[in-house]
Amino acid sequence: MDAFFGFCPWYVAAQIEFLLEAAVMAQLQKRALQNPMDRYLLEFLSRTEHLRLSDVVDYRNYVIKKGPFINDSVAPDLPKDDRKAAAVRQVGNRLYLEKDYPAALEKYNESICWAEGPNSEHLGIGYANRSAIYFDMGEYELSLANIDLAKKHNYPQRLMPKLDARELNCKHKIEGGHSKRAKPCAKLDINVEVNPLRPFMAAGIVQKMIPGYGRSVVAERNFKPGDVILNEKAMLTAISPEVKYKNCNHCSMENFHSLIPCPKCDSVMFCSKECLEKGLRYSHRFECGITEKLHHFSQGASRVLLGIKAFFYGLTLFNDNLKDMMSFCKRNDRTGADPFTLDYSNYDPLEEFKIFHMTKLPTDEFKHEDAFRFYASVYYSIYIRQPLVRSMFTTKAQKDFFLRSILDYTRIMRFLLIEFHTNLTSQFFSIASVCNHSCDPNTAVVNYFGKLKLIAIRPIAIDEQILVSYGLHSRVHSYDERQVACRKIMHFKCLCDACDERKMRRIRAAAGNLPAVPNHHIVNLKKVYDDPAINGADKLNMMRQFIGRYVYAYPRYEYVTALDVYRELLDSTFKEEMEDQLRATASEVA
Ligand SMILES: C[S@@+](CC[C@H](N)C(=O)[O-])C[C@H]1O[C@@H](n2cnc3c(N)ncnc32)[C@H](O)[C@@H]1O
Repeated sequence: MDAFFGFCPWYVAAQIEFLLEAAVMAQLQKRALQNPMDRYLLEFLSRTEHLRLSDVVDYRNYVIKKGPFINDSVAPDLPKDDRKAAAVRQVGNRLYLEKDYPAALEKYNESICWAEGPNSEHLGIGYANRSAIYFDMGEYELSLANIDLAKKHNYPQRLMPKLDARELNCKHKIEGGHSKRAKPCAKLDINVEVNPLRPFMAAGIVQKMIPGYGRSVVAERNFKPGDVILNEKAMLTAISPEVKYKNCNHCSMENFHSLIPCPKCDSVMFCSKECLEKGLRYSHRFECGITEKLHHFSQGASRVLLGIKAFFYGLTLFNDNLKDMMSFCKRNDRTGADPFTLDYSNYDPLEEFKIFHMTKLPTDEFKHEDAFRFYASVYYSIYIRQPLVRSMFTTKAQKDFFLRSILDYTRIMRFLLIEFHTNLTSQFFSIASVCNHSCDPNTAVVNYFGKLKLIAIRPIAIDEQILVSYGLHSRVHSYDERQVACRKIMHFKCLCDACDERKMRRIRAAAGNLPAVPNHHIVNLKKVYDDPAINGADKLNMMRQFIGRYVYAYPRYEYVTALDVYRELLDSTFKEEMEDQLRATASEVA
């Protein structure tokens, strides 16, 4: 159970309720030894009994006077440095010789970040070294893209013949059909009629209010297993500092580690020029120069960072007009909102942001607010020293608005995230975030760094809720585990059918009388599934047919086991589809 939650700030927040329980306290202290955010929180809580649940402004004033002081002596933001680039690359070279490719790529990325400016040969050598790894991995499109980057960034002439030879080899490999792209790749495209205003989702799904659940996604038509209902791109994403040399700071994509650095600092990277431009515009310009201080405080905290990013994203969409943003927010606090009313065919990100801002939170949310107020105060104290931020927030009203917005958006993000057990990258989806949780949902969610698809895995009838699992599943977690996690971490009592003991007893009893799935079909399914010669699209098709044909057998053991396999297959199919897209993009760039 504990490993499942890992370093989850919400978990820490929930634990505060038990501060007096020695065992839990000891556990928290043990974790806090490794995680600065937890350590600072524990220290703060032990000193500030008098502040408990007072206004966030009191928390902020306390933090500014008494710390934690996260300054240059704790986490310096150092200038780019060619010597450092060379030293880190040497570490990468050792890892490369040991064939630890992911670790070597991360070190090359760090080296690339340290390289001084676009004309430093260390930049070119870093890209070239990455291209060698991609060649060894059989990722020829990525190798070519990195050779191109090396040539554009002052790769030394004396080494050029080696790079030219690798370029030629890559081209030969691709022409000879050895590219991973040569293998057919299954796609999870939307396979039902789409909504003309929201072409990334099926027609016939709407938002409705359901007592106990609040906003809910409801079907206005029947869906069958295998129907792809939603194909959504995240409005915002955030990454934890642990993956700063691995994932794009703007869209969170891993992109096989093929990233480019921020031109000014050595702390963040982006997966493309487009993401670099957007990342700088929407968030990084507010943190460039203080990133290491933010990182020092933010390990495992991508969700908290997502809330803060939301504020700067909104401010940018208001064209940096703080007055306009303040007056909009004042007029529209918690008024409730329906993202299903947005016209995405004429996409206006400001309208989408406004809907996000208006999210109505249940009144009993955030009983455990100490941690949130503390986090908001510490982030405020770091950001307010950044020159651009300092110049924008000068009056008391503006500063308080900034502080309260960080707190508000952190709360909203906590409420709206539909998965709660990963901390290294977090994504916010306007539409999918309206889906409620079930421990035995009628859809499967596949999510690949900010791209999400929702696929029906059971028949969904008109007026039925479209439900997803936030990470708890009755096939994996016991009833008690689910109840505790829902209450303590997600802060709601789960109303799903799988948590209704009486209903489940009835369903299980009825399952005994259902006709079994014929054994020869199960044997055949397994044979096809295990056959490496059969391609992914055919396997997916066969699974989809099987799930649809024997739908009557739910929840018999053999059928729900097949559903587990189907979910796994959807996951791996989506990963392959996305990786294929990344290779295609790399080959366009090269
Ligand atoms: C990601 S939001 C889903 C949309 C939300 N219903 C709304 O009104 O915006 C998660 C919140 O929905 C509610 N919720 C989701 N699944 C639930 C469930 N199985 N039982 C009760 N409430 C649930 C809880 O309030 C939870 O904090």
